[in-house]
Amino acid sequence: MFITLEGPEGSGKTSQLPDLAAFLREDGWNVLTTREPGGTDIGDQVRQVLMRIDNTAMDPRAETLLFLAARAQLVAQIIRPALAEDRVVISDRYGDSTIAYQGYGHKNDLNTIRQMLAFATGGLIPDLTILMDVDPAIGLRRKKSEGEWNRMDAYELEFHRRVRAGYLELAREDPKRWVVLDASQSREMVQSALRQVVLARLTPPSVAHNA
Ligand SMILES: Nc1ncnc2c1ncn2[C@@H]1O[C@H](COP(=O)(O)OP(=O)(O)OP(=O)(O)O)[C@@H](O)[C@H]1O
Ligand SMILES: Cc1cn([C@H]2C[C@H](O)[C@@H](COP(=O)(O)O)O2)c(=O)[nH]c1=O
Repeated sequence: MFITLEGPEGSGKTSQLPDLAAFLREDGWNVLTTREPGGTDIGDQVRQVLMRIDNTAMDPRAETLLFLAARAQLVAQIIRPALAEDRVVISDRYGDSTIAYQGYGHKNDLNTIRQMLAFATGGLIPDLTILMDVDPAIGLRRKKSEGEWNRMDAYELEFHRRVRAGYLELAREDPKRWVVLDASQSREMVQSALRQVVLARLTPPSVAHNA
């Protein structure tokens, strides 16, 4: 089972994931968590280039290719081997981030982005994607108040609004894979919703019914 958390800046993906994983492990699931960009030594080096606040000269196409390079490494080195061992892999961001940010955000051709994404991942698509939806003005305020500010955060608010709209469009297009959560709620409410959504997908209805 391959699960991804997606969403605009500051929606709570990174801070919610450890508690979600701990809860699932206590329930007996063999969980591996990872994040993007990063999750491998090579990917973490690429992440530094992408996130450095003073790398303002980066061209959107170079940016796209760097995100995809980090992902290709992560899929080959970590995600595919873990899935082959029947582990539950949960990634803090994955390919839909590229469609939302580099596609909708930068207004690049979506078909081209999808083709490059398929090349980078060998066509690996998540089983479940949770969109932690929040107004980017709220999410960016959360991040700024904590002093967590990177090159991507610094794009104008309109960019981040296009990203959010892109995510909502992706979720509308594929309701079987996507679940949208309201991430403007309290941390506790968001965590509880995450647990419910993931457990419902992990536990087949017949097992849940007999338990
Ligand atoms: N529900 C919430 N209410 C208030 N603050 C929150 C909530 N969830 C997360 N935060 C705070 O918002 C900030 C960003 O959270 P976090 O890093 O988990 O978001 P994120 O979705 O991973 O962001 P990004 O993808 O931009 O890194 C953190 O300071 C976190 O403590
Ligand atoms: C994978 C991926 C990420 N991004 C953006 C989204 C965020 O602004 C940063 C990652 O920071 P986080 O704190 O780890 O969430 O990168 C992107 O634009 N495209 C991508 O494919």
